[in-house]
Amino acid sequence: MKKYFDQHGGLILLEKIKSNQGFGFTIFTKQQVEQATNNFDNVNILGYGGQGTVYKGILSDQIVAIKKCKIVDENKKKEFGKEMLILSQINHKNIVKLLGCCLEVEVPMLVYEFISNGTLFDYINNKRQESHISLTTRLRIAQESAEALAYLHSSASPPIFHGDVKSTNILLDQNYMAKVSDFGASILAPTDEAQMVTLVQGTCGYLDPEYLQSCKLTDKSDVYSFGVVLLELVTGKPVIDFNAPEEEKGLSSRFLTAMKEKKLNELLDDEIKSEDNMEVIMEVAILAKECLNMTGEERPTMKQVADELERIRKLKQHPWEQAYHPEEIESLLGGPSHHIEIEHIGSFGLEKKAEKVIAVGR
Ligand SMILES: Nc1ncnc2c1ncn2[C@@H]1O[C@H](COP(=O)(O)OP(=O)(O)OP(=O)(O)O)[C@@H](O)[C@H]1O
Repeated sequence: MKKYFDQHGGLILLEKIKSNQGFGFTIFTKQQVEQATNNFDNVNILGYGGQGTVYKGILSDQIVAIKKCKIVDENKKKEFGKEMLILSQINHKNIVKLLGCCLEVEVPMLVYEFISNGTLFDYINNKRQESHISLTTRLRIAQESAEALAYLHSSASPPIFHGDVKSTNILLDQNYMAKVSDFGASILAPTDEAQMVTLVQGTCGYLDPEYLQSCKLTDKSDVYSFGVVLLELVTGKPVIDFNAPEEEKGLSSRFLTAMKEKKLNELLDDEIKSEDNMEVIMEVAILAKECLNMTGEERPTMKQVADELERIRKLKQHPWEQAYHPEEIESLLGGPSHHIEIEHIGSFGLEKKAEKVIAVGR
């Protein structure tokens, strides 16, 4: 047990915790986590992920979620303590708090705060039998998640790229507030070429096409995946539809085609599809399109996405500040009476976003 503890860099971590009272991070013993989960009893399983199983447990009177991974990358073993140090300092209201870890086992276990209302995926897909989810709620969850990712990219030191942004990694607390989870795939931003990541992680349907080619994870890879989450929020559709023809399997390509053909209306979730919502949905769609840009550099930053979502939420609250006329939006979404072309000038990264709407044949 001591062998594993040392191997995972337990000593540096322990020293840091001792020297920094109120650090809020605990190294749990194997016995403690076994007790907490009743020896990893199956009844305590919260869910399965690509890397392992998550158990519910009680540790020091607090309900926790314990992630027990299947394997650990040999090269990363020594780094584990160091990585824990960085991740343990992440403190944001929309990020699941890492409370501690257990190092006395071959594959270290992670202990997170327990988040009670399941995942955004389940919520959108109504797995929890909740009634209708309003556009207002969806926008709030989107903005909270975007803020969390922007924090990881710009305020964490060193910057952290999540690497596996998806609706099952956005948990919801008792007030349905978003909590971004699962830093399993996250990789601390490389400081030099040698540290560049060569292993492609992430989830099919959310993966940045540029990352697939270069194997280099960047902040913009998270932006791409977040764009797919925005699509899930407005369409309520699965990210991959295995029964669909080849070119329509992925939600992102279906969406981009629908935008081009001005048939977005057909893709939207019936639950939010009302005349009052159309303008706001269109704004979200335009933002999602920016996030899904094939070239990473041209995608907005997560901070810009979060700010844009804040602006869109305000637009929803104060609809008189309309940017488009309702008939124009109707047309853009596939309405019968008008023909509209959208010319998209500039991009978030370089210039200020500018949308030009040209009405044709009116
Ligand atoms: N902190 C938590 N509180 C409550 N439930 C959690 C918590 N973390 C994870 N879970 C549950 O455990 C499941 C598996 O989580 P995990 O992060 O391992 O998997 P994933 O994100 O679906 O997949 P992958 O690890 O491949 O990205 C989640 O879908 C969720 O239901």
